[in-house]
Amino acid sequence: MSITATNIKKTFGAYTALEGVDLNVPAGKLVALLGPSGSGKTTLLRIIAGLEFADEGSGRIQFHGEDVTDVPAGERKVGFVFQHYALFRHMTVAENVAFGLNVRKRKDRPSKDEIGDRVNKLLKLVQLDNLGKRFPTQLSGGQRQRVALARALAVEPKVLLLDEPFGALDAKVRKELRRWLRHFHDEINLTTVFVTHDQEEALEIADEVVVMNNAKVEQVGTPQEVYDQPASPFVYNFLGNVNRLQLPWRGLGEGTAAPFTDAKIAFVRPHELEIIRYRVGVEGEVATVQSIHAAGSVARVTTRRGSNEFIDIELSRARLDELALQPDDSVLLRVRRSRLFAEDYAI
Ligand SMILES: Nc1ncnc2c1ncn2[C@@H]1O[C@H](COP(=O)(O)OP(=O)(O)OP(=O)(O)O)[C@@H](O)[C@H]1O
Repeated sequence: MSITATNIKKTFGAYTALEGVDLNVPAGKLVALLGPSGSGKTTLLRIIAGLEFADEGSGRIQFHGEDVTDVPAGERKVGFVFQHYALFRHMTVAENVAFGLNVRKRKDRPSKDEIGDRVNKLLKLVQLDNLGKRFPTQLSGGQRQRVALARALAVEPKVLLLDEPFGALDAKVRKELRRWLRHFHDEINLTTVFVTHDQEEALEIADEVVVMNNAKVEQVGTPQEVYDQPASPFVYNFLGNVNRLQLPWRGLGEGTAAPFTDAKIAFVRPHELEIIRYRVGVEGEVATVQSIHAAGSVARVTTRRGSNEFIDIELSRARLDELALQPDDSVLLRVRRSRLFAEDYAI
């Protein structure tokens, strides 16, 4: 089921949390809402869920073309998982998963056996079969989040909304669980939106990334698109390391049309620069090696151009060994790919 949000505005008193946001989540996709703290991700997710409402008369929410803007949360058929697993401590894992079914009105409630069957299937799906009789305190953080996911799925939602589902877990478990989520999503193919402020998480598992900043959507694209073709300096900075090159730089900025005619800056990722040893008559911008970081499979060389412009270059260890660079060596830098932005563009 697809999700469409159109022109969503949300103010809390004088504060604007969402400024006319549009969002389109194709059916069956896994979409990340990515942005810094306070950018409006959770508010947007809650509005999609029906736990919060957009400002009077502003936007609409549609599920598969059907307007659900005024439909209460309980009737939208969404599954919701929060950062802090809100499992019921006094209930077993199986009882937690069954909860949404057990509280249904008698006429809508499946039989005890049917509920038992469904719980078993779900526990299997989240790879927690055999743990149904345990209590939440007897589980690890990652296992608890998987119970929360099974519980959200028990009521057969049409969309799944996850708010920083792995936010409270340590880095290693987080990594494992996000891979698991991707795999899990491919199995069940339920339209899923998840909120994260972790770039790596969004880039690694989402089909599409919605980058948010200051109550607005900055860019929507596949992980590769938002990483390789950032639409703004904000996206460049937020999604990885970037050099801001002062112009003039040979080959950059020539023939650029307004509004970039006067103050402009080229944004270049460290791996989009090439570094070679200085040779007379060879094209490139002259710089001096400042420091070399060779730990890991990717090496980073920091260079200085002019008196105070520092430029980072990433290259393979093999290439670094080949160049045999030393601090204070003269080098030439060449740009493989860059984008120009006005210097005063607010980040
Ligand atoms: N109920 C509320 N009352 C007042 N302000 C609120 C309320 N809910 C959210 N806000 C404000 O709206 C802004 C956006 O909040 P939101 O939780 O959507 O951001 P976020 O991008 O999810 O951030 P985080 O990653 O920190 O959760 C924040 O500045 C927040 O303080």
